[in-house]
Amino acid sequence: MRFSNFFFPKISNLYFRSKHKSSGKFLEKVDAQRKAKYPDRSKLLKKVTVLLGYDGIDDSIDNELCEKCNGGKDDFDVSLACKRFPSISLGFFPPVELYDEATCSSMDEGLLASQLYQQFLANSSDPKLVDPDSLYETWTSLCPGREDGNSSSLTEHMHSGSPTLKPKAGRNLEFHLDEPVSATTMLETQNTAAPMQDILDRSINCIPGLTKRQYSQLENCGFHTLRKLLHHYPRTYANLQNAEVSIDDGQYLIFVGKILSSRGIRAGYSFSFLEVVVACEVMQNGSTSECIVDETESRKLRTIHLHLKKFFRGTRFTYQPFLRSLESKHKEGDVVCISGKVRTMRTKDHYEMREYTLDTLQDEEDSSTCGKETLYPIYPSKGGLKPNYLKDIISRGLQILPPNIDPIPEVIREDFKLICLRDAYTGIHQPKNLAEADSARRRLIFDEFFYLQLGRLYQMLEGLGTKLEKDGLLDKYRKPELNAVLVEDWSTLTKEFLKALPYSLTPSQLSSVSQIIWDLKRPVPMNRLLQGDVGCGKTIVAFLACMEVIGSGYQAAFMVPTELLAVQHYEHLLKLLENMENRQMAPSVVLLTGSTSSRQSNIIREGLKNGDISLVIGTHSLIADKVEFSSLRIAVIDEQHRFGVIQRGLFNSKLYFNPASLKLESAKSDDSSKGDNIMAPHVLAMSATPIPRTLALALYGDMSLTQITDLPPGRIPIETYIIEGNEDGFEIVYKMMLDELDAGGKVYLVYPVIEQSEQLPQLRAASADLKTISSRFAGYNCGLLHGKMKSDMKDEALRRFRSGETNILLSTQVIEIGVDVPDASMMVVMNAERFGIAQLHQLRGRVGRGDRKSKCILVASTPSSLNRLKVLEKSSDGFQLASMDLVLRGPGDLLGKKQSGHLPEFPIARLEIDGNILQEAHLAALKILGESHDLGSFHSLKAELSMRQPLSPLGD
Ligand SMILES: Nc1ncnc2c1ncn2[C@@H]1O[C@H](COP(=O)(O)OP(=O)(O)OP(=O)(O)O)[C@@H](O)[C@H]1O
Repeated sequence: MRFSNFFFPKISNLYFRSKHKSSGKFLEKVDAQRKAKYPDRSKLLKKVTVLLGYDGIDDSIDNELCEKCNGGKDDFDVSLACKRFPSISLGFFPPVELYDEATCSSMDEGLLASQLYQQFLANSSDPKLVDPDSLYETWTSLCPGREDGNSSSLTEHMHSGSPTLKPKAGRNLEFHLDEPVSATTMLETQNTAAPMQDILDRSINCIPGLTKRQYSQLENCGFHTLRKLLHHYPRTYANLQNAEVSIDDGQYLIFVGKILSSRGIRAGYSFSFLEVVVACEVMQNGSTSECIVDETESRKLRTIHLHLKKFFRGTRFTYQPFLRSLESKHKEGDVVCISGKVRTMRTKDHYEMREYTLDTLQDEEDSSTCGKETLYPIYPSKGGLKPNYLKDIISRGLQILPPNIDPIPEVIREDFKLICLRDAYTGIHQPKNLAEADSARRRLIFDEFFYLQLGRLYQMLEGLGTKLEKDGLLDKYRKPELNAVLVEDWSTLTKEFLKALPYSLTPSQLSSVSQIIWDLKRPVPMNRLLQGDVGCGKTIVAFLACMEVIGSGYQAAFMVPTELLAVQHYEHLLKLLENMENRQMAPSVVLLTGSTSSRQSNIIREGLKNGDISLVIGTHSLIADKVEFSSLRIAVIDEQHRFGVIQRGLFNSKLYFNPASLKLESAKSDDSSKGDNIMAPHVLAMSATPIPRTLALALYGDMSLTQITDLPPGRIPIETYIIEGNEDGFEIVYKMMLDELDAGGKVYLVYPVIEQSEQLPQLRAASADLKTISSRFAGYNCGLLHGKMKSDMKDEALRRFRSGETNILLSTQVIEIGVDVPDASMMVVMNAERFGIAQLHQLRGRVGRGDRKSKCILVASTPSSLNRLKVLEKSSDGFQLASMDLVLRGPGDLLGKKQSGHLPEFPIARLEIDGNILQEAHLAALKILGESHDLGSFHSLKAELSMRQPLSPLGD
């Protein structure tokens, strides 16, 4: 209550007129403690009302209102009182709050509200007494913080002169407008204000009839615009037909029924559960809808009881208030739609559901609309907003959509058989049947992919100079068959290096190098992704690309995610260079990592700056500000998903800047470099996790893709075994290990964790197992390798394993990427079910890299996980396994946390099944940009593109 507006003049009057001691004391008290606690304040309020001669609070309000409405005036000069009590002020100063909702008990609040509401109804019958301002003021001040939409709608409505107000039963006072503001009128005004398409990006406030409170609730939950609201898609659709089938154990079904009871039960010291019983009417087993005739219908239906159970462990969940609050969420008599997994119970027609989603339907009518022919959209709740509430607001939003909001030209829609955008929104939110929902979904998925592709291609075209180049790029995407440079035309250095290799390239490797060299000779920076199955020999392809640019007088940088890998590549390359016939030609190669001493780093940086060094292999250190290149021409990024786009892009800042200082100027053998001395370096990214083409397109839509499809000759397929990790199982595993070691092999033992943890005692840990394994295999040396070790320790562990000083290497997933020990011949993965299929394939690729027959044993901790792992027994094709993983676990799990972080968000599309739509969207984007490189002829598309902001590169 606004003390300043209501009581203050009264009390001051009393105090100053009669020098009343109590009122003086009261004023002093309020003056001193502006924020008294609620009990004190309620006492004060009571005292004041009595002091003022009223019977109670309601009496005082009543009289006050009457006085106001009758034009009663108090001629007392309040400025006098204000001087005496400075903190009690009138006018625009903050009010002295007598009630504070946070501490005010809900009972009292409800009581006050209903009292006030009664007052209002009584007073509003007399037109003279209707003073909206004072009523609104009094209501909101009695319930501070409740200046909600309902009250506002009340005021607005009263101001608008419409008298029809409908109170809704309930604890809080709610007013509902009988007739919302006409949607058409709203639309008309909006239409004149802005182009139709803009409506999607208008504030949510444009939805007619939205109260202030609803508006702020929606805003708080992120629904700032109509677009945001319409993109809140249904999670699923309930279809009553589902409940008509016979109910079997383990089926996922949807029911509509009435809540009979809801009980929160404490079942033990730290165990409780919630049981909601719902009665549903379903068909008798075996009945079909055709056999229902009106009269017999009731006989054909039977009532079943669903027992929905949720379990809670922990003492804090056993407290009565918690259990009561759980119970109260489900009210007896509520009509609900439940979907989930059914389990039969012993009692006939009783079923238990432990995994379920429950949505309260607005009323009984709703349950009939989710009947046979209609789909009932079920929304996920968001930020505390209930699904049904969202459903209602969304359907209001749909009403104001004009037909012409589609930025995609009609010709493209026809070509790709797409429905228009407005129909898509209606179809997804209010489908008449599944086919309609399906074509709506297809259109919306198309949009998600289309703008992503359009954005990326648009950005790439912007980076190019002439129209010819732009057309060339688009052509390249349209006809992905690639141009290649024959070996004869490779630089002399590359050819010399090729000769020094101890093996010949596989056909796939050869064509990859030729394609890459073709790109390197063009004046446009290459952006290529090289992928292939584990151990297919990508590294050598990248080395050859580096040799090509070095042979043309430039520098190359090779960035890898770990020091372990950097050292391995560095040593590997040095060995290959040593084999070169003409050693004079060998370029200068250095290693730069975090462990490089600062003295050495300075020398290396100097060498890179003045062009003395031609190739640097290293980790993130390569992109440090201090590292400058004289003529960087290619950046190879191994395991590129481990780097962010920004890190990849940082190479672009290391532009080729000083051609005059080129040490190998004379070595220039082609003219590709002329006039392009400010060109960004070519980027060759490598990915060891083979990913399906769709996913690659979504992840790296702006990259050309090269795939190595064959393996080096002579590889003997790895034998894979899936074994259950019980006592017998481990005996078998240890026996196989011993046989392998006795035969001169080397064994990797891979663990999911480094240290044993109390939370997950079933997981075997690398450190903890070192002792056990060492004593079990007493005649052999064991080593340990994990991510927490210092880098020199890691290098040492790997070196010892490579050289044969250790025979068994206990390790974590650190070896998953890139580690190449060709004579390692056995891998045992503990708790294998903890790893993804693609990850296990990647791990398995650490063995079988030489000419020795290798084995991989996957030890599963539970029998249930054996089946999932069986696919690895059957297939050794990384691409096939990745596709399977994509379908089974989705892109997030397939790619791992870091890489999937680069995946753009697709609210409705699922890459695992919507790959063909992605291809179509890609083609559509090419078609549009082919017509107009800068989207100049497609203003609406350009506007839409900027609204969707797909220009953030690769989604991160
Ligand atoms: N054409 C070839 N013939 C024979 N051996 C080859 C050939 N190409 C590469 N290799 C050898 O195969 C092994 C694996 O090569 P590399 O490390 O380049 O594979 P990768 O594709 O990078 O695999 P991963 O992704 O698993 O690291 C290396 O020991 C390499 O020397």
